[in-house]
Amino acid sequence: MATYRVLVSDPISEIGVAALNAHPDISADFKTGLPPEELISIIGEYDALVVRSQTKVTAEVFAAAKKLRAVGRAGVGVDNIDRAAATDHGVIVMNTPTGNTISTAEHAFTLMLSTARNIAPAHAEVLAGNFKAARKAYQGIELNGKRLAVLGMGRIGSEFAKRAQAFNMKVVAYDPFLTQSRADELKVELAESPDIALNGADVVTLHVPLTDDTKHILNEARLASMNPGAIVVNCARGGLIDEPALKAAIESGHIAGCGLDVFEEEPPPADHILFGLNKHVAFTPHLGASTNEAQENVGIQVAEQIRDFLATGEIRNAINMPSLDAAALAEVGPYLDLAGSLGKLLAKLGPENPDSLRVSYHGPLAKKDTGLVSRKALTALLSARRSDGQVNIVNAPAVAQSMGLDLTESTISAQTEFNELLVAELRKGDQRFRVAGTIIGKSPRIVEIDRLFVDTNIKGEFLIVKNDDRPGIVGAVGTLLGSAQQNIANLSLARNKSDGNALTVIEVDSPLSAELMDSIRSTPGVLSATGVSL
Ligand SMILES: NC(=O)c1ccc[n+]([C@@H]2O[C@H](COP(=O)([O-])OP(=O)(O)OC[C@H]3O[C@@H](n4cnc5c(N)ncnc54)[C@H](O)[C@@H]3O)[C@@H](O)[C@H]2O)c1
Ligand SMILES: O=C(O)[C@H](O)COP(=O)(O)O
Repeated sequence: MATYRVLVSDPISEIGVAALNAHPDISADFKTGLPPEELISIIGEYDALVVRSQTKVTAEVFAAAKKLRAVGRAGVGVDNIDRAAATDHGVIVMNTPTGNTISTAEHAFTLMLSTARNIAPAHAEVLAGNFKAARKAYQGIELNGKRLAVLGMGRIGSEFAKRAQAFNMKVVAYDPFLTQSRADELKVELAESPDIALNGADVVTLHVPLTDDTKHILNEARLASMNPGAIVVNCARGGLIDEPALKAAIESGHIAGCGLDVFEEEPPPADHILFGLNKHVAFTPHLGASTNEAQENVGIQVAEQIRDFLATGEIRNAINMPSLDAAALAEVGPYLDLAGSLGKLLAKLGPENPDSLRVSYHGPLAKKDTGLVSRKALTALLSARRSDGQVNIVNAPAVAQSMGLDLTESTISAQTEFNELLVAELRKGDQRFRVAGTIIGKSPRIVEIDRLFVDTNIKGEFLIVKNDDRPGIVGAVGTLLGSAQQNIANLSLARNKSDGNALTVIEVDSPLSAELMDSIRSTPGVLSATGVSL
């Protein structure tokens, strides 16, 4: 029986499914076209789900997905996945951002050419025997020298722009993340707003994700600001265009035509408002990524990402948490374990209801990819303090936020007494409580508790005693442990000369009973005693 079950609910390449099944601990079921209620009824059996754009992974699906740890999207757009619900349920969402870039850029470009030269309607007329009439009806436009507006200058938008430049088009781009230097490198004019990009454009092509901000980004006013006879191309998402406004603009003759691969509702109804236009249009059924090459790329990529995540914890192309590839995992893996132990220690020893958890990285560690290390400390802290078992590394920041706990991070390049140091500190008002650790050789060690130097393992059962710094107390505690048949595996002592207190960290072989803890706490000179399982 395989350890992990993966459901593939949209068609992905056979090589991808085979890559999943080739792993001895994974078994993949290929069930496409599931009605929503059937998906909900079976999703509870699966550890991971692989989709393309047609499966809707809704909040109801996540609520029923008790074992689910990851959703892999074989493609780019994740608007069919309820990302907030995924994060709330602690499920990682990954996509495969690069596998279909070229295919989609080529498809969008094809739609632009088809629309400019009326390929689709002219083809239909030829088949219908109207050769001569079609020669008169379908006079097209040249693209040479025309002004092209690209909304969304990411991977696909940039590839489209390169091809347009080969056709001698003048490219203007709007993308809130496009810098002037990148625009210069791509040899495109940078527009400060979609309005500026579209004003006077002869062609617009859309390459932005569908979000609340981009819905209907191409609206009536922006269509009206384009040059008469302009063309609209959309190979991103249907919801980016106000379809009734586009219909009106084409009917008025202001917009010459459109090439669309995507529709606001998919599949579109047979009487879709744009289908009745007897104009210069080209429609395809969301085929942008449907090439042999793209499907092989994204199928293999998603399968490998899901396989590696389930088998090793490696995270690539996650969209709801920081990624950690194999090289980074090897480098910071021991710090992830250390952070987990520091978080648990803070949960036991630090103040209740803290305002913030501050994680700082010292020395060369400050330059490493530590995005997940702080999350690990936070997850361990919250999991130890909450009994509902609902906190994990994906949803920990959201849970912390809902509790009013801030996570802050700092990097300090200067070295401490240790080459590298990881410090986790709970803050509540003026109160501070910090613990720290480092890697010695290849072993993570806890080296500081409440500003006192100690040296202990990061895993095991511990007794942490704060006591008056005078002779006999550690001995008395040791005697109590011995009479309870508790073997001492390791002992670390630290003293604070300024307040006359000492800290004793004793590693024992098994958890300490409540009776033994009571006896230790009532030993004269013991100020506090805490049993901790790390
Ligand atoms: N038709 C298809 O089969 C098909 C295939 C692949 C991708 N897509 C769609 O294409 C979109 C783009 O894919 P990509 O690989 O280029 O993604 P990408 O992330 O590389 O690029 C998207 C770009 O949009 C920009 N952006 C975000 N919000 C914006 C806004 N409000 N205005 C302007 N730009 C904005 C981003 O900064 C980014 O540069 C995807 O989100 C997906 O929906 C469709
Ligand atoms: O966002 C994407 O990658 C495309 O829309 C492709 O969607 P598909 O995998 O359903 O073809």
